[in-house]
Amino acid sequence: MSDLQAPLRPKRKKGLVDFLVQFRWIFVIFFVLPFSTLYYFLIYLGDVRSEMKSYKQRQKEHDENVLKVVKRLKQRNPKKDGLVCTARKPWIAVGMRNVDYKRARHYEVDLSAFRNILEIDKQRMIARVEPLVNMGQITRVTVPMNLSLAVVAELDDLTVGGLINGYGIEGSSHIYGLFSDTVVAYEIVLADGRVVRATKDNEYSDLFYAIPWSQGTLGFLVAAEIKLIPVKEYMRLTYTPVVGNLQDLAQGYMDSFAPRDGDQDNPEKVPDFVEGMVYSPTEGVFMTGRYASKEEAKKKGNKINNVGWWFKPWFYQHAQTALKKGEFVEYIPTREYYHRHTRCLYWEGKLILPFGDQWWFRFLLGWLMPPKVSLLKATQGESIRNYYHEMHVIQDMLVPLYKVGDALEWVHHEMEIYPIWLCPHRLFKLPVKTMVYPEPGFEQHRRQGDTPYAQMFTDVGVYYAPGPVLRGEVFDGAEAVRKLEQWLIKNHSFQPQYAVSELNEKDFWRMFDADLYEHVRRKYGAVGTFMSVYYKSKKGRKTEKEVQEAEQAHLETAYAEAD
Ligand SMILES: NC(=O)C1=CN([C@@H]2O[C@H](COP(=O)(O)OP(=O)(O)OC[C@H]3O[C@@H](n4cnc5c(N)ncnc54)[C@H](OP(=O)(O)O)[C@@H]3O)[C@@H](O)[C@H]2O)C=CC1
Ligand SMILES: C=C(/C=C/[C@@H](C)[C@H]1CC[C@H]2C3=CC=C4C[C@@H](O)CC[C@]4(C)[C@H]3CC[C@]12C)C(C)C
Repeated sequence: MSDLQAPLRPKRKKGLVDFLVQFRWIFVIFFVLPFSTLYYFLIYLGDVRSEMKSYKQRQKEHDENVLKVVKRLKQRNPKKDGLVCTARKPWIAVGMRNVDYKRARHYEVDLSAFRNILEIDKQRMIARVEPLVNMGQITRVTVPMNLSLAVVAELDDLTVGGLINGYGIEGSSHIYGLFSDTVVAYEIVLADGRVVRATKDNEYSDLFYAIPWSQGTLGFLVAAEIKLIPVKEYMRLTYTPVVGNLQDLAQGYMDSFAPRDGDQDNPEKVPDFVEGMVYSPTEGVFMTGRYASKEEAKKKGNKINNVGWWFKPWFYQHAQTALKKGEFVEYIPTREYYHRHTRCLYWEGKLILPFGDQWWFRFLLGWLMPPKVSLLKATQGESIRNYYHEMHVIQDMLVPLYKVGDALEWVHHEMEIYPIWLCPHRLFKLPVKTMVYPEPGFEQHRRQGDTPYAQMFTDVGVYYAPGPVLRGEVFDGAEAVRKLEQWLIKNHSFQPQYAVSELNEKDFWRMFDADLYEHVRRKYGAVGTFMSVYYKSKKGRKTEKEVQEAEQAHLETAYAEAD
């Protein structure tokens, strides 16, 4: 892109909702934060209760709960009841979309009891967990054992079920891929009530490969076996500042974890963790982490930083100091490192609580942070929700690594949002073409980060108020997302479905590959029972006519299949 200048835009008149957003902190401090703390505490007690049960007891309850799911599915009358989804309330889910399908006719199946860790198998290095186990809960159990899921998403509240049926990513994804790539087996309840265990090489391997990104539209996940890795007590983190234009920053980022000689599987050359933060069109800080023992961390001269303590500076601001003081290294306790973005919701916390990063607030009330996303969603009302769709961007662009520079330039031109989060992840070449897949023939180019078996991608995370909005200028959020989606389609890139999407059905299936998904939906009887993934991702309140059409379309397909 040659012209990096962002377009000039006219000024916008502020309305009531601008003030609601600006002064939301009052409500957040007096209501959301105290209730969030209480809510977190109750969840914590639930986790403790779960951990007090023997594994045998948890398995017994699991079997009983699976039977309840089967029974509920069998009770459904397809002629009268709506299409099936989980009973999880729209406001509880972490994602940004409005979950409109749960606000229209649907048939709910309650999975809320599935919140136990069923087994930590140190021999097989597998954690068998139920879908509502969340990231905070699992790291609390595994990290003290010097074990961890291979990919731990940063926000405590993200659930195994959501990360598998949607997508999940973390700074270790340049080695292990997306969250679902670390799963070795799924236990699924199919539309007809059969309970199957799908692995990559058993008779249900097609189902196994189709589950990620399917949004719970093939069956209900009731347990997953997930790969564990050995970890140490600390993360030795190096913060490297880079200055230059956006293409220079992209190159600096690539060089931080992808050796130019292509030796991508060499642990000497490739760090355990990577993350990049682009703070402006000319400044970025790239962080690389390696696990370190407590003996190493506590050696004289080493700096230990407990970033998880409530009074500590917010992580993204702390990282930014590398731009002033130059490269530095410190040791962070592993679990605190995993959840480093939880306390300030990346940098979204700054807009919700503008002084939340000040030292006096952190010391006095920092322990109440973060506001629970679900309580923010439950109390935001329609106007603030729409404001976030129209005047704010929360999107991820999953782009091939070599296109990161172009993506950064595009975001600058269209949205001017900073900071931008960069997190690499592999897309593996699988025996079948899944909904997201590497570029055909990528192996021939031998680009930085690629291996013969996986193409390196990057999540370009674009979350914040765009420059024009901060300057009080006109901005059309829906149009910006529409353009972003077209850019993604043109550049073999993907948009996670937790975000608000403007895609029409045709474009949705230009972005994602439909073949395996459609095949598996028909083969396992999901058509006519579960909603389709596009119906779930589609933005906007569903009219009765649309709901009827969706139900009818499914029924017609199902009957045609049966005939
Ligand atoms: N670091 C990261 O990786 C981050 C990821 N995210 C995204 O946030 C999203 C929200 O997470 P979360 O609140 O945990 O999940 P959600 O409750 O939003 O679930 C996401 C989707 O998965 C489906 N699903 C969840 N559990 C099951 C199950 N047991 N069986 C079948 N389908 C299921 C849901 O179906 P239904 O609609 O029927 O409930 C929904 O379509 C994730 O999808 C993730 O991609 C967000 C922030 C960070
Ligand atoms: C995808 C990633 C991280 C994303 C987070 C930054 C966002 C995920 C969900 C977002 C939010 C949900 C609902 C909200 C309610 C609103 O009233 C305010 C905003 C927000 C709290 C919003 C903030 C950003 C998220 C937490 C990974 C891959 C980095």
